[in-house]
Amino acid sequence: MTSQAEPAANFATIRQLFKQLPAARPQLVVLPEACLCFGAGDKRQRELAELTGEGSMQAQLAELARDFGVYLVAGTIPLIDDMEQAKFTAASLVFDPQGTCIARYNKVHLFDVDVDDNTKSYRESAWTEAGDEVVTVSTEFGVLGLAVCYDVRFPELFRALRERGADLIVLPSAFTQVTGAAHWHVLTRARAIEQQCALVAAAQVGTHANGRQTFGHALIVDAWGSIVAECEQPSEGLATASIELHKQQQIRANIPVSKHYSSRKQVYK
Ligand SMILES: O=C(O)CNC(=O)[C@H](CS)NC(=O)CCC(=O)C(=O)O
Repeated sequence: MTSQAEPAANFATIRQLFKQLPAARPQLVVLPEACLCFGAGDKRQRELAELTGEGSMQAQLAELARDFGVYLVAGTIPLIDDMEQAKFTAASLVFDPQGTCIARYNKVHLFDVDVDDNTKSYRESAWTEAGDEVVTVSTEFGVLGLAVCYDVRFPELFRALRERGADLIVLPSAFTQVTGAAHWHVLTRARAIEQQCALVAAAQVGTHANGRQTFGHALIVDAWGSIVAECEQPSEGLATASIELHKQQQIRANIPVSKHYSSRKQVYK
């Protein structure tokens, strides 16, 4: 997606894209980071921020999941736990096909980074409260592990997700054009290979309201590290693939990294 500043426009795009979804069910759909509000500034995001379980963004996301009968990972949206809070969390919500919210992950690693692009200085922690919890959730596909964007640079989180039983990892993202061109494919493939988990990495693409440029290349990587689907550049669209968990089990049996890690864990202490 090239998400716009206001949720209404983004919901219209999402509904349009959902019409192209494959008919097969169960189906898992992953939206990019900041899918409902991008490039509007931190003040606007704080205004839009909703209390957990309340508000129109969450209601419309639940309705989408229900209308299309899919599991929905709603990228990230700004959530707060009480109205007095100055900062919001970049929350990734998971809805089941009945529209029930079954998990919430708050982005743990915040993008306080200098990049040689037209934004120069990214200071996500100025308006975002970092998460402090590793989150997995059971679905008809197996266990989903949740991570967001900049988290992909921290393999420890992915190890923790695998240790908690993750079969599939989702990574809603908004990588910068500059860092994405250099690192995106390598990082996503590396995390999938290391943890032998399929990885669904949704992405923002193009130029946004505030002039920010995002890299795109939303992709799906299998547990062998092969890119099995990738969005065409530079337009909005879907990348879809079917996951064969028995192949993933075979990879894990053949190269038992998780077992080997457990047996040598003490080396890192
Ligand atoms: O700010 C918003 O509205 C939405 N959030 C983002 O775009 C976030 C925080 S600024 N972007 C990243 O984490 C980029 C990571 C990245 O590009 C890298 O790791 O190289």
